[in-house]
Amino acid sequence: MNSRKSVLSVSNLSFSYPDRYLVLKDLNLEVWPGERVGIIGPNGAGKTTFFMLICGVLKVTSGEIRLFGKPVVPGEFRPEVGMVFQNPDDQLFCPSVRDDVAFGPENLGLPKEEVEARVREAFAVTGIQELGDYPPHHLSGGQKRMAAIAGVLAMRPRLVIYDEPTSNLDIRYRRRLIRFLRSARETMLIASHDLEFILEVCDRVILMDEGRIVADGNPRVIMGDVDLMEAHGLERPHSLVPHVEPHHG
Ligand SMILES: Nc1ncnc2c1ncn2[C@@H]1O[C@H](COP(=O)(O)OP(=O)(O)OP(=O)(O)O)[C@@H](O)[C@H]1O
Repeated sequence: MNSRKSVLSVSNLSFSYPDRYLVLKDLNLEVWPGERVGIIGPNGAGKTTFFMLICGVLKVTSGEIRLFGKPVVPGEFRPEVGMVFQNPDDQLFCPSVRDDVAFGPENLGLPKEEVEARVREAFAVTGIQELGDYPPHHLSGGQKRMAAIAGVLAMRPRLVIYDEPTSNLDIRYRRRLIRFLRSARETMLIASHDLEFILEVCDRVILMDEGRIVADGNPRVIMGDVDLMEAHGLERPHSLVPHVEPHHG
């Protein structure tokens, strides 16, 4: 029995969109402080739907989700949880990057100096100090991703949810994101099809398929299991293929 307080507690969660079959089926899950949990699975497994339920955007059909011990109520704002969307354009809508990053803290009604301090801090950790005056639509894909992350971090969330954070990133920005996530202190849930990325960042992985959790545990063990991965439409990451010594003879 773990005596620490769980960040996320999901019990018997099922969900269907109106008039549709069940998209999530009886999920059970505990996430603990500081964990970096990768969520992998084929297209349509239910990853994004799961995130929308955690954030209270969708309402559970049955079961319960608790965040920091308190049930998620649809529509209720929980500043301790931040979500970085798959498409940064869904998140950036102000005339400048600075305004975008300040938007959340301003809406919390924080004093001006506190808003400025949070913006400075979010810029510093994401390394986008020089982009404050830019209009977001002038940024590259990688810069937009970091700006969207800065906007979420300015809320000082304790759980951050990332949906496909490496999509549209070039190698340099992908590397920068890996470094950033490995050094970040918040608890994280990260859905991605980029399995090498998950392997580098996460200390735990959850494999979902057809709305169920089919495996939950050590990333190298789960992703290194060829039969398991292939049974769920995935491939073992290349870096986990056993290295065969050349035969000299
Ligand atoms: N708004 C919606 N209305 C009805 N069905 C939906 C809606 N959004 C998603 N679905 C269905 O729910 C299922 C799960 O979709 P979801 O987007 O959660 O999967 P995912 O694991 O995030 O997939 P991907 O890896 O492609 O992003 C799919 O069958 C999808 O068609």
